[in-house]
Amino acid sequence: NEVQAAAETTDGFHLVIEALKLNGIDTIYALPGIPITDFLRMAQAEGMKVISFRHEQHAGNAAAAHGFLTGKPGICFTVSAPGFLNGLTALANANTNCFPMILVSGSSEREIVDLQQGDYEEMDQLAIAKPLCKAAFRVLHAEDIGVGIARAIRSAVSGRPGGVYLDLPAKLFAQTLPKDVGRKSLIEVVDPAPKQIPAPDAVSRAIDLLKSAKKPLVILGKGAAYARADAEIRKFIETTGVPYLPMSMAKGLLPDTHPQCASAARSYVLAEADVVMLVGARLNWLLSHAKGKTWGAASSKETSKAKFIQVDISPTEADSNVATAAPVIGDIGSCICAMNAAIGSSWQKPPSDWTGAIADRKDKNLSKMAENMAKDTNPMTFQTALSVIKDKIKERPDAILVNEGANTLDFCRSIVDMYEPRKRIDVGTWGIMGIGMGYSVAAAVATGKPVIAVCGDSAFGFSGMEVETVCRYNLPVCVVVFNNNGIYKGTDTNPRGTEVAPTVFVKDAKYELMMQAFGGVGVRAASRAELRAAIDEAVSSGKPTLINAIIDETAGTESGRITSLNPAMARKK
Ligand SMILES: Cc1ncc(Cn2c(C)c(CCOP(=O)(O)OP(=O)(O)O)sc2=O)c(N)n1
Ligand SMILES: Nc1ncnc2c1ncn2[C@@H]1O[C@H](COP(=O)(O)OP(=O)(O)O)[C@@H](O)[C@H]1O
Ligand SMILES: [Mg+2]
Repeated sequence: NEVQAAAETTDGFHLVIEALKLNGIDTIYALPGIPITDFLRMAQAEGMKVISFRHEQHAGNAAAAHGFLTGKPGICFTVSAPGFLNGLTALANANTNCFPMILVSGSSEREIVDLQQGDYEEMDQLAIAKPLCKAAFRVLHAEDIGVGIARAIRSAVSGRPGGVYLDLPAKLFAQTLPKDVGRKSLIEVVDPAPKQIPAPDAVSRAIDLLKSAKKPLVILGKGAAYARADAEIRKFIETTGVPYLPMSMAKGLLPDTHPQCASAARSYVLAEADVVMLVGARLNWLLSHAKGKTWGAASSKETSKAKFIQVDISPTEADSNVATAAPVIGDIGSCICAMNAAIGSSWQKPPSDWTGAIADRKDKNLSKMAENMAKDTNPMTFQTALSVIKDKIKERPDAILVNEGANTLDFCRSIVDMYEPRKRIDVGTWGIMGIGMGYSVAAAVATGKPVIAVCGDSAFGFSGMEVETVCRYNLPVCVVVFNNNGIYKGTDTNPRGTEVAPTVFVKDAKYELMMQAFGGVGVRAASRAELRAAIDEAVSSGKPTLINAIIDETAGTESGRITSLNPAMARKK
């Protein structure tokens, strides 16, 4: 009586689905193929949202962005070996950014891999993934699926969030279990990201140090945005009156137009501050490792004279680059809440000569920037085009801005103000190109909000095929390709006169036709007015749109703000 037996049993496919649903996960980003195609069909049949991509790197990037935007681990499913490898870049990038994401890949059978007998897509995936992620697990028996999924979820979101790899050999999916045994094997993860309360003496040490400062500065990092402690952070900044610098993905925690925002005086405050409080921000290359001229030091090897407070969930982040005078270890919500409680009524706001000097520099820099943006040039400069994006985000602060490129990234970060938390997602700690479409799909799927993706033409090229994915799910994504005909600019030439220079593209490339090819709206915009009209139409229609924004090909700088990292430049120093 097979029918009855089948009714009484479950299988690996359904146990994975049930384990994910039991833990509140309703979305899977994937690319089908052996051994996961049937799994994806079943997941969809069981009511899960399954978003299928054209390359696994973008499915993985979508899962990572989903994790950052929701605080739940983003899930990416790939086939074995080549599919797994394509997903690895996204897994490693998620781990670098501290985004919670789980890469789940089908894999070959252990007994064949271990004997290297040449299985279909044979690879020791678990061993390869381990060094690139926070945790990695393999499940061999159906009764362990519940534990495997639970451990992957807890590893991804607890402590410092990160990327996790889960290896599911093909045979696992077809294994069967009695239904009740299967159900009992599943685990609903309790409190997956437990609060970690800071030690009271750590809090008072930090508050005392901040109180002693003549030129205090707070730096908010993407960890502060991820922590979802928005009200506590705003209260701390406004109660202490301390100027703050938001790193790119922390923009919008307080509106960039906030009087205490020091972004427009970044070089002044980094060079002058005497106490710097890092909140969910690492003193890595993005902050010049707290060394050199950026920090007012005489030489590139000399460290800043400032004293550092580090608010972070990772205890080993302290002292990573320079001495940490006051480590405050815990989740940012608990840390800032405790610091708010410790401020006390006798708090003195920072000296007005400090805040006044910052205000003067801000005004000067902002008016110079406004001048550049007001110019109506044809073709557009980065500033002209970005003034349109700036106005749009001001009108629609709920829209999510995705940003990648070099000049397209650097100018956008400083020109386009953000007003709400977690509304800007970009190339992150690695400065990786190619996040554009994956992040845009996840932003639209996870939030339902309009997405504006401002991508350099080179950066767009890494994930451009996914405009078909955007069209297939009819997502409210407006891609604005900053077309300056090349990487950094479009004017390089090959002195030998044979092939074109390695950094230039086809002249006057018609990117807009790519979106039209799949039923979306494609528009060419060569002026501010044309760009404004196109983006207004895109955001109000909610239709998949690609705007090919023609940018002056001479306007860019090699590698944008980080040109000094080029070896040849370093030799000239
Ligand atoms: C995966 C990957 N490959 C290559 C690079 C190197 N790179 C590359 C290739 C960039 C593209 C810059 O060109 P763009 O057209 O995207 O932007 P602009 O022309 O506006 O500067 S920015 C940058 O750092 C990278 N960061 N990441
Ligand atoms: N919930 C959290 N509570 C405390 N720290 C967190 C939390 N989430 C992430 N972090 C920390 O935030 C930091 C993020 O730093 P980083 O990625 O360098 O930010 P940015 O690039 O914006 O400066 C990491 O050190 C990470 O440990
Ligand atoms: Mg370019």
